[in-house]
Amino acid sequence: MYKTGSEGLNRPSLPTSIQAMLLAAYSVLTLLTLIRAVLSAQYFQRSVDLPQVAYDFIVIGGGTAGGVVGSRLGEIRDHRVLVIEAGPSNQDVFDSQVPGLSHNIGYRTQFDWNFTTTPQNHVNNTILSYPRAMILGGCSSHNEMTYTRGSQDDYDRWAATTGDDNLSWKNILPYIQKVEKWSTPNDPNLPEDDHFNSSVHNKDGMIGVTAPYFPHPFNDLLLNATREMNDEFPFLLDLNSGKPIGLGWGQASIAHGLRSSSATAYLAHANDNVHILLNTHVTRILPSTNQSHDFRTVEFTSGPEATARHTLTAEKEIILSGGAIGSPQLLLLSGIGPREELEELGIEVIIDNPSVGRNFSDQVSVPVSFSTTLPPTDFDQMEALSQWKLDGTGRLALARHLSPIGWVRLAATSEPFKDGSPDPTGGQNSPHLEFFFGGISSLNDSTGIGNPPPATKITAVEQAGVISTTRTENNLSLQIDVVDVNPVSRGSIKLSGPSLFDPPLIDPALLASSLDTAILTEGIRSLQRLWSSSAFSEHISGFSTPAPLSTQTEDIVEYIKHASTPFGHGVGSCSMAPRGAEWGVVDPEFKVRGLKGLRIVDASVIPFIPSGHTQAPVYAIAEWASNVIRSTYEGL
Ligand SMILES: Cc1cc2nc3c(=O)[nH]c(=O)nc-3n(C[C@H](O)[C@H](O)[C@H](O)COP(=O)(O)OP(=O)(O)OC[C@H]3O[C@@H](n4cnc5c(N)ncnc54)[C@H](O)[C@@H]3O)c2cc1C
Repeated sequence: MYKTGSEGLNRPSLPTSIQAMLLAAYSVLTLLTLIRAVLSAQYFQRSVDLPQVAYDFIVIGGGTAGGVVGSRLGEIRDHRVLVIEAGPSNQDVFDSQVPGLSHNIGYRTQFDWNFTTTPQNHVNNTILSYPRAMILGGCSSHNEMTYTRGSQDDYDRWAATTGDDNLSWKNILPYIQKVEKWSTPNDPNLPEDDHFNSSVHNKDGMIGVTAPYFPHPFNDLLLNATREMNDEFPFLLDLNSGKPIGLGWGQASIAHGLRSSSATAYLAHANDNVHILLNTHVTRILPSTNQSHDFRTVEFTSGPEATARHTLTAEKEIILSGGAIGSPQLLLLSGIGPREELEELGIEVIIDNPSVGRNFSDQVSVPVSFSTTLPPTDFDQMEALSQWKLDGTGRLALARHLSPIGWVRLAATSEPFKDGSPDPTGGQNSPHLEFFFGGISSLNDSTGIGNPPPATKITAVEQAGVISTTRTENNLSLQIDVVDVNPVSRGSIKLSGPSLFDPPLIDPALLASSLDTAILTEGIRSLQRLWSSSAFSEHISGFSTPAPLSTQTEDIVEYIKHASTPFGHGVGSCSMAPRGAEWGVVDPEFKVRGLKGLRIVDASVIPFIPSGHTQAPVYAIAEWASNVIRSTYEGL
């Protein structure tokens, strides 16, 4: 951990009285810190260590949403709250603290569930990895920290679909704000002026958010291009204003050079009536009495090898926060889901609900690279680590190599909509596409330039070029993910067997709708137009990946069909529906349809994927849901 104190500074000595005052203040502070530690949430490695068996609320999954709900419910001192997390604590995982090291834990590690998709029919039958965190804080402890609220249309569409105006942009905004604690970047040489609009941010919330950046000529060229091609690429001062269209600066869940997550910002500050049980897998949710639909009992175990199963019953409620994969998986294992599917696996059907695990959607990302003469963004990791340890600045204090992000809304007259296809977004304030600028490097991604990936098994991480295998000197390329942020395709989460340890069948149904392919094709064309601006034309030329791709539409489509990957923003698999609806999994109070005692709060309840990255919307709805749950019990 870097030090922030003034050790080693050669200062003149202070008068004794002042020294005594400082010493007294220091002692009081130390005492307060100690009291705070004693009164904070308590962490347990094994269930046998729990000091009690009676809990009012049991939260399944100490992830992004679960961390918020657990700590907010614990603000009522009388509430005894237990958060059960399959993974270990984030506290000893160094790579989860250093923003620039997130790739070390995000993919195929002990902190990942190591899921894969089913063969993707429209992506050459490819099986892709589908990372999901298994660590306290969930994906907020291992993700890439990009912080985007989505567009106001996303929330308004959600409110209209569920018939609950509480979810509209205007009503959810206070909860979005409640999450956020705007923080100034550590490095005084990188002022954030003109990088965000302070009037749309809050300084008093929980999750640290900044607009950290790395000075690079690409930034200025991009700003020049926004002036030159303002119609297609307007400058976007703040991507969190509710209308994310244009090119501007990224924002990240980073404060003072450290990752800010639901584990660091919420759970670590929760009251001592919040108990956190780590390394524990919930295997099923059970009725608390025979033949009842009152689901307040959890069955759990210490891991795949353990045979023993234990149970605990919540006196008030269970809140399922297992994420877009884990939550439908647990419902299905508990007999809540499509009858035929459950019966095939020999699972007793308790509630026949065909919506469980359906409506799953994820954004589709296509990695593309362009030859460039701009300087590389590569850096010396060891030097950067020393810098970070010294004062929390430098390249490892940043989540990304290039700081801007682009969002493009296609015109209604553009190619994808010429056949009359309806607009898949929530409205005029929403983009169809994101340009996620990666970096500039001479490291080839492992797809190999001009070398198509094998059609059978390839991981998203390899496809996206995160793992680099070969170095081609003098062949610098600018790497970008072109992302279809409002996909039409809908997939599913199903079980492959009756146990939690049978890997779930994750099918994002990438490109099942041809409109998604058409939007991505237009996205690549749009990027080509950006590079043809006079700002960029000298610096960026044709594709380096895919190569030797011509600019023919059919070649681009072919490339999309073999390079697409899920963007890691899955939602909708336990979708919210209006009260009393015949479809959907939860109602607007997050209660599971047909049951008592069980709510779901996480990405799985979001019916339409937000136009951006998903952590900020998940935090916001977890804040709102905590309010809904608390108001049920406050005053009783
Ligand atoms: C690699 C990666 C990078 C990403 N980058 C970004 C980004 O830069 N910006 C952004 O906004 N979004 C990003 N996302 C997406 C975003 O982080 C997630 O959408 C969001 O955090 C999901 O929150 P959640 O609460 O729904 O689920 P999670 O945060 O995944 O929490 C679910 C928790 O439940 C636990 N759990 C599940 N099942 C069980 C069980 N049976 N028993 C016990 N515990 C269980 C899990 O271990 C996990 O901790 C990224 C996602 C990934 C995978």
